Amino acid sequence: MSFYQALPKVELHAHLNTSISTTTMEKLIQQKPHLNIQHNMTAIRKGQKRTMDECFEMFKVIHQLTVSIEDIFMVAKEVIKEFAADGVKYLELRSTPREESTTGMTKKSYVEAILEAIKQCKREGVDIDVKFLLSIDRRHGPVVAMETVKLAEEFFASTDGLVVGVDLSGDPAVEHAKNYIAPLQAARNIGLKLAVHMAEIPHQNEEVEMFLGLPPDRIGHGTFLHPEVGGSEYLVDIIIKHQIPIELCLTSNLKGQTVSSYDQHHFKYWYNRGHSCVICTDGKGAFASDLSQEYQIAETTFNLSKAQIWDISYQSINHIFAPVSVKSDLKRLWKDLKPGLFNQYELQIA
Ligand SMILES: CNc1ncnc2c1ncn2[C@@H]1O[C@H](COP(=O)(O)O)[C@@H](O)[C@H]1O
Ligand SMILES: [Zn+2]
Repeated sequence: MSFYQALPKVELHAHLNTSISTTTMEKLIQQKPHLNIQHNMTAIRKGQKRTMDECFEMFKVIHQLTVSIEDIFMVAKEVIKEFAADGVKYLELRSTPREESTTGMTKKSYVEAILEAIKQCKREGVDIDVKFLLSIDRRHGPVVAMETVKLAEEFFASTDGLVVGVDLSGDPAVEHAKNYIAPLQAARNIGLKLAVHMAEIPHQNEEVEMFLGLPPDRIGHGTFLHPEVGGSEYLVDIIIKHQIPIELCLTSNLKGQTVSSYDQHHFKYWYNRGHSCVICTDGKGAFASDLSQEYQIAETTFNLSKAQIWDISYQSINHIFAPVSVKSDLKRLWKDLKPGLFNQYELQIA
């Protein structure tokens, strides 16, 4: 096991359907041979790249393979176990509730299947704490967004802390932020936390400013926020003033070509400003990575020390959506694990 796998980690930006591993994907492909889907249609392998449009086409292909509650339950369980095996101790999984007339899957049963997978992993003793965010897909418009918030509210009330928030995601090139402010505000009023994909593509300063007015509890990607890439000092100031953590997904951005190389990744900008950065995978299946690999890439690309890597992981605990008691438990766990880990890899404890 590498240092990065042994490092306890939290994963805060993982879409269920883009987190499906090669092994699980092969099972799904075999179960549905009539679809004639090849694995290279569901993942971007090492050295390959796609445009953002191609990424969203790829997600549609993946969705064809997960159409029943059995599929959803199975992929959720596998994804959770894989994160646990990679040393993730706390995971916030997110997914867009989907209905499917051919199988009778409803949005409600979709969410229930994921929550059941989370509970079953817990009963089986899988060493990971998992929470769930309902995703709003910005392709589907404000009416569906409000329905998703209502559904989130029901589960928020009935699941004793499993559902912690909502996410706004989907193709950033479609629809406009203004349509999603009201649903996001409604979610906030219920007590749900907000994770918002923002500035994933350039020239969206106006909608970014609107989102920041909420403000969200965490920002997804934030690739084009700072002045050097067409954002602005004004936007940066708001983010710093509100201390809004940013979920950074290095390989996803590289393979989706919104960032030209690892060393050009905006991790550098935000980290050097001392701003809260959380390293995440986005979709460990579709982008063919895992969280330990993302930490390793951050270390080598930005010349970080193992102590700095440890701190990024430890500080990420502050940005989880679960309550303070969960944060304290995780911090205690990290502190318990640190001496053994640093000893094993012959590192100095700062
Ligand atoms: C690459 N950057 C990204 N930007 C925006 N949204 C993304 C995304 N990657 C994934 N999604 C969102 O997550 C869905 C797939 O997982 P779920 O079916 O919800 O589990 C996609 O359809 C899209 O809405
Ligand atoms: Zn995402």
